[in-house]
Amino acid sequence: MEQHTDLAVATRDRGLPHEAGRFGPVIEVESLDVAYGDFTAVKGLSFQVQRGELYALLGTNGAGKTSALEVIEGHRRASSGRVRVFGHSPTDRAAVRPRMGIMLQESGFAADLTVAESIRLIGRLSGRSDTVARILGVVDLTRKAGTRVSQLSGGEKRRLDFATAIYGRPELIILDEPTTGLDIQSRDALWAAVEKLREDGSTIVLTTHYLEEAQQRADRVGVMHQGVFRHQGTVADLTRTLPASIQFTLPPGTPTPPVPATRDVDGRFQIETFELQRDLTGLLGWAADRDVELIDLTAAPTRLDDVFRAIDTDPARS
Ligand SMILES: Nc1ncnc2c1ncn2[C@@H]1O[C@H](COP(=O)(O)OP(=O)(O)OP(=O)(O)O)[C@@H](O)[C@H]1O
Repeated sequence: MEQHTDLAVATRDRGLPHEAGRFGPVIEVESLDVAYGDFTAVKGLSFQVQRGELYALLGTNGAGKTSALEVIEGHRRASSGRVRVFGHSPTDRAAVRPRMGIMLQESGFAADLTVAESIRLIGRLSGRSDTVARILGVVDLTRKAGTRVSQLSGGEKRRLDFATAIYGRPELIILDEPTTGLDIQSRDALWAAVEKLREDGSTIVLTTHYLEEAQQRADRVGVMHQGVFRHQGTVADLTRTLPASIQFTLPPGTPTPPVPATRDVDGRFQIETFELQRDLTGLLGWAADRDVELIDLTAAPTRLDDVFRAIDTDPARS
């Protein structure tokens, strides 16, 4: 049985789900630099995360996502710049930590504690109220409650990490690559739990290399490369900057199609377009009028993957 009593009041105060921005930013990052010796991993990063938002911090390997998150989590000091979480410095642990749940990229549980003991310990440290039984149920580890952490599989450890981040339904939850190493059922279960937390008013910040997850779930994304943002906005804002693609093959002897198209070495036509519906309609009408078969026709909207590929094919900006 879930305990909702004072949490229900707390979540009402936080606002209804998906009412992002209604009560101002939860995270404010201004001109953040993170340096390791002579190397500056994060360079002048600025962004805000509004209450109730799901913000995905994306980027290439080594872009600086974890470094930036560590400052927001209060685990690392900024080299310069200003970071506020709930209006406080992230190093003000007493003000921030009870309101923030964190899932790190690498877990730091004591190997000889059991699953239930680990959750109880982290839960107690968080200062939030919840029950171990509820959390075990959410992450489907009830049968592993008495198992030592050292005996868990990689995916089970990841679920335990998630469990400790969501203990007590924190207002802000930071998830660093939460689904890495999880099978599809566990990923679906994790996302279902995240959606439920959002319904209860939580703000979520996450990093992931599974771009389709960000595309599907995030209200806004920031795409980092070499310490700076290359893009920020909604997924639609980002994908709008690149053309969609129509591909097909024509039977031998067919006249050239009506929409400008390129041909690859196998003779497959490709149309890149910002007007997918218009050009697809034109192509289908042309094919129907001439009774032409468009062999293996595909029409794909632009995806975040395409935005990422465009980063690395743009060396002038690297
Ligand atoms: N403690 C450290 N000392 C020196 N350099 C570091 C340290 N931690 C990270 N770096 C460097 O800073 C850069 C950013 O690392 P960071 O882990 O923040 O990137 P990331 O975007 O999270 O990468 P990934 O997607 O690969 O996990 C990398 O070049 C990394 O090698």
